Amino acid sequence: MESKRPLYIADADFDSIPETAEEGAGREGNNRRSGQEGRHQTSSSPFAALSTMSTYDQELAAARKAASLAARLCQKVQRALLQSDVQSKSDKTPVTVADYGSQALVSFILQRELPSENFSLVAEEDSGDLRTASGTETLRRITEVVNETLANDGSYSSTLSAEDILAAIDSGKSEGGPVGRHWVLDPIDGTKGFLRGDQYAIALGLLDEGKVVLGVLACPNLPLASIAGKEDSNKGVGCLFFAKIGSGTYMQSLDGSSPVKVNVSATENTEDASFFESYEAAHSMHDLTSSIAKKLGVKAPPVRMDSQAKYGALSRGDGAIYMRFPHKGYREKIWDHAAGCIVVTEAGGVVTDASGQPLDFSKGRHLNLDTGIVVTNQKLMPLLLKAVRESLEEQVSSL
Ligand SMILES: Nc1ncnc2c1ncn2[C@@H]1O[C@H](COP(=O)(O)O)[C@@H](O)[C@H]1OP(=O)(O)O
Ligand SMILES: [Mg+2]
Ligand SMILES: [Mg+2]
Ligand SMILES: [Mg+2]
Repeated sequence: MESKRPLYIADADFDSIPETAEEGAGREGNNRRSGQEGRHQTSSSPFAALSTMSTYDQELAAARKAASLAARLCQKVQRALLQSDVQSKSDKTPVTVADYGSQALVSFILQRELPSENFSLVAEEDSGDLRTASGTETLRRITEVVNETLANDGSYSSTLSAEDILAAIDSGKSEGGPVGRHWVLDPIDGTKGFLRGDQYAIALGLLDEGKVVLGVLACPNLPLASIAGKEDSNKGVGCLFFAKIGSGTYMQSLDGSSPVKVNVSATENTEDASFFESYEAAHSMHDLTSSIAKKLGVKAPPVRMDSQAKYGALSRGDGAIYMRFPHKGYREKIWDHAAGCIVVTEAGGVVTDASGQPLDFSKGRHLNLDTGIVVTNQKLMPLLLKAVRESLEEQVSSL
């Protein structure tokens, strides 16, 4: 099973990629940032030592390739799903095939591109159901779609057996933690969006000693151009966002256009700041976010979108705030935020829990969070956290 040249060669220095800012990357209002001053790796950067020792270029190239191919697989399954009749739309099998197929493909590609005895993957799915008698047909379909995707790409001469698929999926059982390197994968983030034909993402990050050091977000239904103020935001070939610690965030189309550097909105005015939240009311408390937005004086209605595509859209300034407040009892998983978090922070944004603490990805498969997650630029974060605090206090006192 010899490997051919990968889809993406390692970019030794992303800062040398010319910024073609007018292409693709949208900005909220006219507040474009002039650059990324002060955030790039310098001798005083806390990450300087880490970055010098290992720049993660090979890992990033492998992650971009894996997420891009997984996106192709998901696009194919989603197209078939949306063309199917109503009865098969209520059947959950297509999303299952895409979820497992995406995880198997990413796991296979990472292991082929970066052979290592210590491969560790923290991923959402496991093969339990596929190993039962009722999973046999689904496993056959997954094997078929993974092999079709690999054959169409042509980089590998391998054909995977059903057993290879099960093994690739089960490589994702790692518990992660603060020591060593761990890949973190959500093979389809935003399952509900995938089923509706709306936004979803393939989200892949790498933890090194408990910190997210790179992230890739493939968003097959997110247009390359800004969606700010647009009604229909589901067009085009889709976007790939990628970020490496100390090197900024870049975006390209999923069919491989040149990457452009992106920055979060620089707005300092909360009235101009539109905000993202989950489409699904069951995933985040819309009444709470509405109260916070009101305190901030936000004029625009919320932009409701599924998946970590919200982090991608925010990283290029399509909106300035993302708020996520799951209902009581929900435990956040690291694969739902690792890639999105570095994509936003490398674009100049800030991601914290509701009390202003950074997210800690070193605690295993879950995040230990205080109430919710908020994302915005550095200027707006203190105002956002104040409004969050006040709204949460009001919520408690009204009980
Ligand atoms: N009850 C829930 N509350 C909050 N988030 C949930 C809940 N159930 C699933 N999720 C996960 O929340 C994320 C979707 O958030 P959003 O609403 O912003 O798209 C997904 O990771 C989804 O999982 P999945 O990866 O299986 O789709
Ligand atoms: Mg998810
Ligand atoms: Mg998922
Ligand atoms: Mg799920």
